[in-house]
Amino acid sequence: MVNTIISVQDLVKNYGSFEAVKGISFAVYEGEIFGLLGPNGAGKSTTLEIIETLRTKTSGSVMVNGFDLDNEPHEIKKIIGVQLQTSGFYPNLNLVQLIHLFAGLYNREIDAMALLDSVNLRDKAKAKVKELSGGQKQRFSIATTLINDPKIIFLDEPTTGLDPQARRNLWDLIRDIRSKGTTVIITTHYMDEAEYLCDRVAIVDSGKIVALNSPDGLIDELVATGFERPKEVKQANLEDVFITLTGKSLREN
Ligand SMILES: Nc1ncnc2c1ncn2[C@@H]1O[C@H](COP(=O)(O)OP(=O)(O)OP(=O)(O)O)[C@@H](O)[C@H]1O
Repeated sequence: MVNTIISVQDLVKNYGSFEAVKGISFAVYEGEIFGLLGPNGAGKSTTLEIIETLRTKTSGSVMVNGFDLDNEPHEIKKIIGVQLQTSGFYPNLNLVQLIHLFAGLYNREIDAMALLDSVNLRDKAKAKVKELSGGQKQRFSIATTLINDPKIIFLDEPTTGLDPQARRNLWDLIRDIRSKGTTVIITTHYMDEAEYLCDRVAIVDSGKIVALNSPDGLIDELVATGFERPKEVKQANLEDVFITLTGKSLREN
């Protein structure tokens, strides 16, 4: 039995006369990794930020865990974790101090070292965010989404700019978070990321959902139309070469 944890109906967002989101509807199931996939400017971040209560909508309805966005945004805030851009972290605090700061805002007790352990950053506990590598920064910002023990976390392009090892490591981390029962919504414009991570994806283009299914289901739908991919002549690609030569382990530590 699938439970719907987020339901979006006819969501519209206009910026002045520009329609960024043009009446989209979708449901996210409890415990899944749901992807919003689309090119730059498709409206992914706008949609996410509306659900996160951080941006106003023009019209439509949004329900999160049974709470109506219009009436109970504070209840929604309590059960979600939102990934902040790492540039937004207070610069003079180290990682442990930042975690305690956030925990205080949420009125929560937290074992900061255990949280850092869960994202493989224990040895950076005393470091400041600016001293971290790109992958470490992303892992830290994902850790901060978990501080209030949320039912749902939102990740906006979490692997942009990372090397292949760091991306795969982050994918494992995201799957690990989901395996503990947390629902994950992710935006990405990387197809391999969506294919590897997402149970279902909505493909968004110019403010509309043009397809919604599991990655496999979407591929089957395309093949059923008679689409045929030009035959791959090689048994590996350049990323396989790179990963085989440089290994799968993280380099940044
Ligand atoms: N505050 C704003 N004022 C006016 N237009 C905006 C504003 N925020 C976003 N837009 C426009 O709305 C459209 C959708 O933007 P959005 O950031 O949601 O896209 P996106 O799919 O997340 O793209 P990206 O992959 O580049 O992050 C874009 O054309 C963008 O220029």
